[in-house]
Amino acid sequence: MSDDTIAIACDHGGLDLKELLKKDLEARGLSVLDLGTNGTESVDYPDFANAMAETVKSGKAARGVLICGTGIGISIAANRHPEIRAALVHDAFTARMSREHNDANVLVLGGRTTGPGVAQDCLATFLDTEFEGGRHARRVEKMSRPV
Ligand SMILES: O=C(CO)[C@H](O)[C@H](O)COP(=O)(O)O
Repeated sequence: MSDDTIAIACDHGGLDLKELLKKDLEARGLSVLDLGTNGTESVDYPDFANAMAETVKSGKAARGVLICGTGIGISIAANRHPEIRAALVHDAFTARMSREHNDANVLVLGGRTTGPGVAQDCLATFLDTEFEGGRHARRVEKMSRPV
């Protein structure tokens, strides 16, 4: 598992934001695994959420970023995989909480709902914030159990 590798994927509603955030990731010296989509044609967000889940499960990347129009569908799809804790965030506060309290391993953003500057803040906060553990570890462990 490489902490220096981060996967990123989107549907057509998140393409512009993906390209912007890729540059931020590369500027940090991270190795970026781009799982698509790479064009403006209409695609189905569950396909990209599933590709992200497989990438994280296989250890090719420890963390990921997913983007669709609102972030809602792609987070629902990603969270069907027990290994994924995908957090749809809207600002730096929710991005920070997603790491400190939820140990999120996938950041989710809406390309049609979150502006580029706020999205860049969310990404930076997600990358720079550690999981707090403690009482939160107990809750994360409960979320990992089969239902
Ligand atoms: O946000 C999304 C899912 O939550 C999708 O990006 C959105 O539903 C795509 O819509 P359209 O096919 O009309 O571009």
